[in-house]
Amino acid sequence: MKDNNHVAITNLSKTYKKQNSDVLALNGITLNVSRNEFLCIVGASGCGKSTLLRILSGLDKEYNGSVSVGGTKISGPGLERGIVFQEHRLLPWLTVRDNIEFALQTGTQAEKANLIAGHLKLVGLAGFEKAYPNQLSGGMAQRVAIARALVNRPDILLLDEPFGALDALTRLKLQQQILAIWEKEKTTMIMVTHDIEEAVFLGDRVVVMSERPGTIKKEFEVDLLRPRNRSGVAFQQVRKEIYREFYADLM
Ligand SMILES: Nc1ncnc2c1ncn2[C@@H]1O[C@H](COP(=O)(O)OP(=O)(O)OP(=O)(O)O)[C@@H](O)[C@H]1O
Repeated sequence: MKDNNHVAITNLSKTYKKQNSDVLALNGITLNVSRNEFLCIVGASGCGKSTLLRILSGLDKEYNGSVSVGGTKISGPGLERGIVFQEHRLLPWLTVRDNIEFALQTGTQAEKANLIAGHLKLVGLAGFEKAYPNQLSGGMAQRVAIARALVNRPDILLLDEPFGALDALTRLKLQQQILAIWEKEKTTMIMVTHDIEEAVFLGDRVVVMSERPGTIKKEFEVDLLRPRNRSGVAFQQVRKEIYREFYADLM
């Protein structure tokens, strides 16, 4: 059965309290995400995208409105939600294996070893267990971060500009890889990106946020079969529509 409200955000607002003035970062966000959906969120710098992901991850609990997963209000970080940031955030003094094990919450040593090996294979890094983060390229380190975020088998993967710091070619490769993982694991994906083409390539739906205070400006269904052809007419048409919406305030 399709679960249209796997993630349900209703009238979410967030104000950062500052000494002299408060910053209204999000205002009246209402958004539902279906189970297994790949949702992309685009918006100008400072519009509150990371704030929204932090609230979904449970790292930020100070907000107004309601945010729930599977009908349960989010009250803090949970194993059913994994998160990947723009920087890999691996611990430099631990090997790849130990970085992933550090995140693993349950299991015997043998089960953990199996899970770690399985997830490294999933991200195409089988055999790199003993490497240290400084022996990996940026793309490889980010793949370890993805493996680490998936190792507790979350229902939802939150991705905060995960490919933003990578070169163009690595970025294209990791886009293919995250799609393959999504198709295999059926994880609900919520990805923030600055890159409209990336959003159209990956998303079932692309949400455009307004400038601060962040609101949902417009949603676009991306009704294109995968694998998507970036230079195809239909792809370019969707990209242009989103681009127009994205830059409407600036033109
Ligand atoms: N801890 C904080 N204290 C005060 N203000 C904050 C804090 N974190 C974020 N903000 C402000 O809230 C707004 C939204 O920030 P946020 O990082 O969520 O935006 P963003 O859309 O992710 O930006 P970017 O695309 O540049 O990463 C910004 O104006 C930012 O300055």
